Amino acid sequence: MIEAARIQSVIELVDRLGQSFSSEGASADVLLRQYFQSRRYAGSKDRRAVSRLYYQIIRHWGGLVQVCGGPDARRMMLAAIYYLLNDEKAYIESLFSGQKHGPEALSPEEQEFLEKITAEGFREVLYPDWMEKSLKARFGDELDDAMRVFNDRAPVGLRANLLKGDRAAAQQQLAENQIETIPGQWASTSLILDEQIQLRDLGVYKQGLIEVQDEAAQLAVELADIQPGQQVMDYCAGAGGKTLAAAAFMQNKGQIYALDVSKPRLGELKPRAKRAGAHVVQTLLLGHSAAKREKQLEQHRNHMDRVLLDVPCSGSGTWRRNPESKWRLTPDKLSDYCEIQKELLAEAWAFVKPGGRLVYMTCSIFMEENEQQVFDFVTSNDDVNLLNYKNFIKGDCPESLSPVEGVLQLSPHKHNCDGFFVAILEKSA
Ligand SMILES: C[S@@+](CC[C@H](N)C(=O)[O-])C[C@H]1O[C@@H](n2cnc3c(N)ncnc32)[C@H](O)[C@@H]1O
Repeated sequence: MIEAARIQSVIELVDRLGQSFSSEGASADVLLRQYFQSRRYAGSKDRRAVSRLYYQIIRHWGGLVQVCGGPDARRMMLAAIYYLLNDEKAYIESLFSGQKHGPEALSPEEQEFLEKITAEGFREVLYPDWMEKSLKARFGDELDDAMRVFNDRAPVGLRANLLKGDRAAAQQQLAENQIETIPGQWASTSLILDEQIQLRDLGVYKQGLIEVQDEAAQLAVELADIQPGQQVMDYCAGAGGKTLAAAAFMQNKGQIYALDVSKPRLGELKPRAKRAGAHVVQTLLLGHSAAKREKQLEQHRNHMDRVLLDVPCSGSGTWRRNPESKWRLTPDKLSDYCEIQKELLAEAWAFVKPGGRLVYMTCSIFMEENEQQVFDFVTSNDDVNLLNYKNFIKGDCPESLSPVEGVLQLSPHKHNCDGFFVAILEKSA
């Protein structure tokens, strides 16, 4: 594809994404995949170039929309080439010349817009205005620095599967495939890979020695201090990222129940568990009604040594990997998440046995979803004790960004992993 054709592709994608934002439609990566599925002629270099610019625009969505006076894909592209790629206006005009496969020629209004924009006219918008108060509460004076790091690309986190070998063995096998990794600083199973690489065809992946998982998620499971032989429940298991990390600590002894309301997600867990050699996983599709769940889970009440509760959340801690979710989140959606988190916390607590623990976690940086939920729960139940995460750290101890003693809040700008929250709650014996 010629350069102008790549630019036209990004314009089309940005246009679709803008529409998708207003219609609650498909995510940026789904749109990208669909786009190239119907354009098989595009080579891997074209796909990479288009994807890079598309994501660069998503990261700077707020500032571009502001300078363009709205989400107009062609104007946003003009502004992106000028402000983000630092190209000259004459070069931009040559791209928008109406040549075959490239963008149509500039209209008089677009020409005027391009002429008027100046280097000083662009204001970086790091987050939607309505988030200011919450983000300030979390990051204080470091807010802008933290948010700039959220605009960077995230490294790839890998988890060495202890059921198949240790971290050194995984690192060695990756090195034999010319893939260099470094051990993560916080989680004992973590390896960090600096760039996106296709791992699925590698023997080390197919044999189950590694899984893709951010270091923060690995640390959260490590803090649950799960032992072989225990009864464990992963209440919002999804495709089982945490379930499999937990099964590895269990050394295939005991039982882990992976629960979720999503059949497709739980369906993904089965082949993953097989590849990982995890034999202690039982999946259970939860019903939506309280009565159905009561019946399904009756025998597990007060039985679990550990309950992992990785609740649905804003995903604000993963903005490096999902930059669009920052612009899609609204105050109403955030408050819906808080509502369901509250319900799930109360519900899942019923399965913890006296002396057992529930580990509440989110990939969020908002106190509303994190400290506030835990605070409300601890103060309204008298059988809950908050344990300090520092008691369960095996390696280097990350300093928490939370003002609340004992809970862990991670953030990319301090810890080079996802923004993640962990609170360990023990049931009175
Ligand atoms: C943050 S994701 C879990 C990710 C998963 N633990 C992992 O490591 O891959 C939250 C999950 O909660 C599930 N969920 C949503 N509402 C639920 C409910 N009422 N009960 C149980 N699970 C629910 C969603 O289907 C989703 O898979």
